[in-house]
Amino acid sequence: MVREVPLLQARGLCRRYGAITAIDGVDVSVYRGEVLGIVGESGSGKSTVLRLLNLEEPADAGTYYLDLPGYADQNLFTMDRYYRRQIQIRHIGIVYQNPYLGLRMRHTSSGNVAERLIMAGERNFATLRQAARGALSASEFPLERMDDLPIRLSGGMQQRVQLARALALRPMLLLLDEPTTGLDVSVQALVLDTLARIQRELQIATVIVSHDLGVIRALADRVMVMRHGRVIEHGLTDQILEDPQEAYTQQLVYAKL
Ligand SMILES: Nc1ncnc2c1ncn2[C@@H]1O[C@H](COP(=O)(O)OP(=O)(O)OP(=O)(O)O)[C@@H](O)[C@H]1O
Repeated sequence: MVREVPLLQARGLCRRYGAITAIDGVDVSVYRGEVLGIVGESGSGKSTVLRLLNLEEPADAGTYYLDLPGYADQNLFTMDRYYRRQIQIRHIGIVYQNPYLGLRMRHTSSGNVAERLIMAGERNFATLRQAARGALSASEFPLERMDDLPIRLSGGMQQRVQLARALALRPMLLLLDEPTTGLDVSVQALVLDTLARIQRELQIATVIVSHDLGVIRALADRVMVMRHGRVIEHGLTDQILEDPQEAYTQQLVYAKL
């Protein structure tokens, strides 16, 4: 029997900041086309997991494999910095809660998207412009605003620019860190619709961190519950949200009802 290999396989992730152990022995796997949700209280280590998966920071321990041609057998944490950067640019997209982390506020919105392609070596102005327009349109960004600075846009529009930038190079892995937190409920619903549609169309492997179980329910196939830097419960979204086993997860779920 042929078994599908997960796109992402990370084992035993650990990260310390001085005396603080942010995460300790976290395993993550995600298949192509699958959405993994990570929930947990503030400070439980959710964003740290995403930063490690985005190769933004080194892990203190653990292994990280992406099933990419030519790289499948390489632990990304021990790879040369140049190749790590190439993988980050070409194969991983990220959307942060805070648009200031994900966007350059002094570049136009189209420039923010084009920058991603420039990083990958594209130099032709017409191609860059066309690709930026395509990515912004796919993210349902109003194209008449594509030459505005992000600072002049609404929160929902800024998240759409981040999404377009993240997806401009058609990455294999999409990381979403509280992508709709702080948006109006109606805007949040529209951005979630866009995320769900793109996810379906591109069949991209996605990890979403959110404290909002409504967001997790709308997008995630599987859920990992984190507490004090460890995974305490893990399963299909319906199973975790309808029938949580751990007392902490029960608290998390019932507090939201
Ligand atoms: N750069 C850093 N320096 C020192 N401590 C950090 C740093 N980044 C994270 N931490 C600590 O690591 C722990 C986990 O933080 P992390 O941001 O991953 O949690 P989180 O679950 O994403 O929280 P939130 O939901 O509030 O964003 C916290 O105790 C946090 O203070």
